[in-house]
Amino acid sequence: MRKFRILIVCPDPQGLALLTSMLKSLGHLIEEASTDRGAVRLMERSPMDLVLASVDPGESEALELLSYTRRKYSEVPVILMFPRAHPDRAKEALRLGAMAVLKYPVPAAELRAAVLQALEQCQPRAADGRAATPHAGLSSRPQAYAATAAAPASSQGVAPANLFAMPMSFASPARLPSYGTPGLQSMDPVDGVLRPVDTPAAFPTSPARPAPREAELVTTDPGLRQVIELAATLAGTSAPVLIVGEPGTGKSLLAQILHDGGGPPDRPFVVLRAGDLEEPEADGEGEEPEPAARRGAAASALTEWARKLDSARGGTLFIEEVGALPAEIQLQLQREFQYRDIEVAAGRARHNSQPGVRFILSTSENLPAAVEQGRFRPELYHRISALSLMVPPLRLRGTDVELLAEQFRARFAHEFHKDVVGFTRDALEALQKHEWPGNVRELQGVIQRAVSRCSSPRITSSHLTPILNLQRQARAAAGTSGPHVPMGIRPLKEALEEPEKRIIIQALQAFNWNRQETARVLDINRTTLYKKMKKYGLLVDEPIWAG
Ligand SMILES: Nc1ncnc2c1ncn2[C@@H]1O[C@H](COP(=O)(O)OP(=O)(O)OP(=O)(O)O)[C@@H](O)[C@H]1O
Repeated sequence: MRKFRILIVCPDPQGLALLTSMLKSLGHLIEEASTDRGAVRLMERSPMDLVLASVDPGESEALELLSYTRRKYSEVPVILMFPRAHPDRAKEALRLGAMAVLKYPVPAAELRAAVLQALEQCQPRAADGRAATPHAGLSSRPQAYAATAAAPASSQGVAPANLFAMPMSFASPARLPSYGTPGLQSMDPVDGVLRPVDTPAAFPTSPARPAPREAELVTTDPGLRQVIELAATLAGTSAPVLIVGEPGTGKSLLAQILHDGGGPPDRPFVVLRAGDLEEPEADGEGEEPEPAARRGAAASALTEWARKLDSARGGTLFIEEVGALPAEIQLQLQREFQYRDIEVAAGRARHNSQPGVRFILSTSENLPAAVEQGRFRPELYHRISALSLMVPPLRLRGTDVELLAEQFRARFAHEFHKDVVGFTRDALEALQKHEWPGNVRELQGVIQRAVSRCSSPRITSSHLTPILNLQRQARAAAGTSGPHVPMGIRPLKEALEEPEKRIIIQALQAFNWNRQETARVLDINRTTLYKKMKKYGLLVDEPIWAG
């Protein structure tokens, strides 16, 4: 019989001794550790085949050993034991790849059955002690996403179903043929109820990943690849993550990666544009809004917040441009974090309460400056910025311009039914020279227009130069020039509409029709911009004035 090496981790010496004596009769080698640090040392010294750890689910670092083991030894199964029900933590543990979460203390026969079942999954070890054929586990995700640029879409991001990512309680009996010990229970992460492992639970039994979306985050840049890998690692956690980067760099796509990797594919992913909740501002004549209008707007912002929060339960709420959240909603968000802290501190199980929400936030503005200026709550900033991912601007991403230009060329050629097969060398040079202040969104818009105008097989610099020049001019105008006041006497309001419209168009063009960024540069809120665009008939998808 092959002897396996089992690591038992338990902070309580009596518990440790008891667990060891329960498993001794199996005839395997048992190593003991009373702390995570001790466990890591033992794992570094000799490879383990199974980790069995008793942890307090109320501790903030309860899952650290699990994360470490999954990251470093993805083939090693981990069974956790919780002395009390903690559905959120159990759910998180299963997402991170725990093989099972058991109630501690667990009867000897049941513990032995669980351990034998886990060991059955073990691969024979190679001479260096690593599993010869490691299971494709959660650790394969980072490569999957980072490989996006090189691999065709159909081969990306879809980790094969693997047993270690599948909680025992949800594995079908067919996949666990010898796991027949009646009465062995695993904690259901949804309701915290202990159920026999062979009882089908009301939860997806297949860990199938979603099909790759059309918009994948494509890059060859090593810095951005690292960010994507980190995002994939953080995907399994419920910690808030702040994504920082210039407009149009791909923050939304990164948010989607953080969401997708973290659980069943049908969880909600709800987007909230913070600017959409803005309070009313002074009108064109500088008059303050009526108190009634203020109260009405504040109330509708709160209602919208509650609605989004509710629809994101059990999934993710992605708050775009978090710096634009109205003060009242900042407070609400902070409270959400405080409630969570209180629950964790009290070790309270959310038996009958609603499922939690994972927050992902993005910003293109300098949030520390917003804190300094008193526009953003410092406590909230510290809370959301503990885990920050920085997305580099396109101009610093080396060959990404070429790679993305080619991808957009292919997409738009297909969409417009045009035989545009590539770029000439001078066209590529023109693309490389441009600064891309609007980042990937700007590049996408430029290539879209170039393809639509191109009547030759390749896009040349003569297709691109006018579009790029227009981008530059429009941006310069939006940034520097003031309104051109027309001559002639007319009612003031009417006379001011013309330059206002022109400035808005210029700014929209300069920022590739990104309303958030346009509103920011014009120093108005997004609602006001939206109203003005509507008034001037600018609410169209494709700018007819462009070039
Ligand atoms: N690396 C990329 N590969 C492919 N498409 C990309 C990439 N980065 C961005 N895009 C595309 O560029 C556009 C802008 O991306 P996205 O909305 O994610 O940026 P953002 O940083 O969230 O922008 P904003 O802050 O202005 O909301 C989208 O159409 C997106 O699909």
